[in-house]
Amino acid sequence: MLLLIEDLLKSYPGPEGPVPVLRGVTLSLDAGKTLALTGESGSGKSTLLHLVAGLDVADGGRVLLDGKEATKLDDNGRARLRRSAVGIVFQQFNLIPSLDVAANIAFQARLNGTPEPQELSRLASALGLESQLRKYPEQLSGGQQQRVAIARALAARPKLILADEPTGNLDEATADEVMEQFLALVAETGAALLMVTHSPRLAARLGSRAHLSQGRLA
Ligand SMILES: Nc1ncnc2c1ncn2[C@@H]1O[C@H](COP(=O)(O)OP(=O)(O)OP(=O)(O)O)[C@@H](O)[C@H]1O
Repeated sequence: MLLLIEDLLKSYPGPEGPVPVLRGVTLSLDAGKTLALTGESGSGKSTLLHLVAGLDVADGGRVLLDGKEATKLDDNGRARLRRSAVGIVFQQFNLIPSLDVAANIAFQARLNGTPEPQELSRLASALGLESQLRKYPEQLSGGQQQRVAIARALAARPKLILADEPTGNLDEATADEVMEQFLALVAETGAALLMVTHSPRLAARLGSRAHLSQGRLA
């Protein structure tokens, strides 16, 4: 098992005390499998992804990722685990403005070691980015920026990709095209995928589906 989440609890502070968002979430994902996470706006989907990524800390429960208990690690340990095992593709592309496209794509892979040049150019070409490599993020369209974010996540060869409405900021035609490329590349690399989506049509394309409601999964 690549990812095991057990009885995860998370509250946020509210004016009248803590407001529970996750009330005991349990979930597992095997290596190479894909899972769609659905749920109403505000149900806690992004919160769950952030906890899995180790970007935030749960109030209780466990996250086991790639054999390591992420919930027992300190900030540095979680950052190391995230860097080595997780690729993140969120709605905000989070590219580094001072780096060109080629350097953005290589960024996470470089933190983990030496990125393979063939792998970088294969990804750039699969995503139609060959002619954009010397441009800077601000010179790209939204769709192109999201393709760079996808290439960056995949270039580090993560075992798990976390995607939060990855095409949510794009127009419908571009979103469809980028999603096709994204899913094809995920399948090709054999990474597992946990993807938040509002779209039942997209959710149906993934291997399984979990629905977050009232702080629990169904
Ligand atoms: N940092 C925070 N501080 C306080 N409350 C927060 C914080 N982050 C999220 N929340 C609250 O927690 C709940 C879950 O938010 P979250 O973003 O996880 O939901 P979501 O299911 O991803 O929503 P959406 O589909 O609209 O993106 C919401 O009520 C939100 O207002």
